[in-house]
Amino acid sequence: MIDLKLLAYLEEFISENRKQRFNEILAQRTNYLTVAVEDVFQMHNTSAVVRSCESFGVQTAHLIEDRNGQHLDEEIAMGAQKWVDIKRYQNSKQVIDSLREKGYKIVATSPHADSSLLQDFNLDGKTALFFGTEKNGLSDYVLEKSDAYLKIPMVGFTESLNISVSAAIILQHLTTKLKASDVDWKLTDEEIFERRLNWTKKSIKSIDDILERYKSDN
Ligand SMILES: C[S@@+](CC[C@H](N)C(=O)[O-])C[C@H]1O[C@@H](n2cnc3c(N)ncnc32)[C@H](O)[C@@H]1O
Repeated sequence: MIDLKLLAYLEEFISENRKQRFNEILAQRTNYLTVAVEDVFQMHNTSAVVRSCESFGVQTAHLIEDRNGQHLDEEIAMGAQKWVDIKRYQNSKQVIDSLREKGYKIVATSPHADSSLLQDFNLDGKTALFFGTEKNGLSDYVLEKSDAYLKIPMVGFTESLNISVSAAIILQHLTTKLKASDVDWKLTDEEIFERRLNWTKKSIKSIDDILERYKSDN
């Protein structure tokens, strides 16, 4: 349950421009498309994928951190992680089970598999796009569990694109396609209120003091 009274109280501490910007951006956010990144070795690649999610309006990124055991909290740069919901998992089974439960179709992105080409790919249901490691791509587990395979067509000598470049191309294409469709892709009212509260808190410097004051007054 969203505390609307708290939200109204905190919004007094941010500018009208800021509030309006939050609303404009939230009106473009989606969880219809979501992204999962499996065991990426280089932090800057994960960081760039999260940045693309933020830039193209994909609200949630799922980071699987098992084989490499990396903790990305402080390593994801550029500030994008502040505005995207980042969920962490220890292995790919956890994320696939959780996404399936929420009704997502699992889609492996791969330069090799016998995949649908990006331009032919149909968004027929909530879709989770999986991206793999720099050297080996997605694990056999994710490839076996996937419902569909997606490929950016390439015509050069190079075997594959960088993961973050792939994510940017795919997200730009699919978010444009989604927004031109009849699908109800927007966040729910509850999701929007939650983000407004969360983003407002993150925008107030002395938030802890303000929350203390609110608690003692209410
Ligand atoms: C550097 S590639 C990995 C290459 C790896 N040798 C392989 O066999 O997949 C890293 C990730 O970027 C994505 N990717 C790279 N090129 C792609 C393409 N042409 N189409 C779709 N995804 C691609 C995939 O998610 C891939 O797992």
